[in-house]
Amino acid sequence: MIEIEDLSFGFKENQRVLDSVNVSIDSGEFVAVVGGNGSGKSTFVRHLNGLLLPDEGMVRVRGMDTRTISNLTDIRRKIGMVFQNPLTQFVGATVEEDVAFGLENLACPSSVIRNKTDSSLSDLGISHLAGKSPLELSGGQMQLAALAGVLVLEPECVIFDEVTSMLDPFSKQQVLSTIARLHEKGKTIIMVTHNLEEVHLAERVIAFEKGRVVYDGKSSLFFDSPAVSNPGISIPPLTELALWLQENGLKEIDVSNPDVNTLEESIWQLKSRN
Ligand SMILES: Nc1ncnc2c1ncn2[C@@H]1O[C@H](COP(=O)(O)OP(=O)(O)OP(=O)(O)O)[C@@H](O)[C@H]1O
Repeated sequence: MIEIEDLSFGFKENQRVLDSVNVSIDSGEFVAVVGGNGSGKSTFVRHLNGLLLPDEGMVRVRGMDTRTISNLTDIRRKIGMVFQNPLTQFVGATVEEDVAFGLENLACPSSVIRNKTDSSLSDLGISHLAGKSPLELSGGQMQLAALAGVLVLEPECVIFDEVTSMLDPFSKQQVLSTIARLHEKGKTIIMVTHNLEEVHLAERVIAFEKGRVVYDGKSSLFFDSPAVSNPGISIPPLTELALWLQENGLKEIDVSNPDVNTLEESIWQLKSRN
């Protein structure tokens, strides 16, 4: 669905924020994009819907080159994006008006706008917020309202750029389960995250360091790869414990998605063996 060939980019001359990136993403994939601060993650995903254009190389979405300006409307309908701070995304005075805005821009008939707006809000369980100002919402509600505005346009792929980083644990869980549900329904998901505990939700991980891809593969193998020793990639504590147990004799332990109960059982198992 998305092909990135030899993509290089800098905000200034002689700067390489992205350096010869080659990646291809298929329809229906769930990809986590990770890396330290300033490694190029946001710059990378902003290339996927033409918010930034390559200095060298190319990005194609369903065969459409992002450098061809006339392709951009179609590309942005195929790839929606939700940002860390949703306030930058709202244009309507109420949630409902905001969600309807994209459809109005496409000159849809008002009955279609009404139906699609209602179902986008109800799919995300936020119909009760329709009449509220986006400024009155909690962090999690804001993310879901911004997502409703993206999903109403029925994109094939949704990019989430660090959307959970400012949320409390409950809202974080709510947003993550919504993302997982979208993936189950067949959407292509690209999720930039600092939180490596979220990596197990994805099937594939792309890790960046200094604008280069240092890992591109299964999420289940990521924590065993040399990429995790890169600066800026910190292993979650439970994964670190799982890796330690694995190194100390429990070869069968699943390090990709460890939970407290399984780890406790594994510790007892190891104790009884020694
Ligand atoms: N608009 C901009 N103008 C100039 N430099 C920028 C701009 N946006 C990002 N940069 C620089 O590009 C580099 C990569 O930034 P980017 O936001 O892509 O990194 P990131 O991996 O997403 O980081 P973080 O995890 O901190 O959000 C950084 O050095 C950053 O300072």
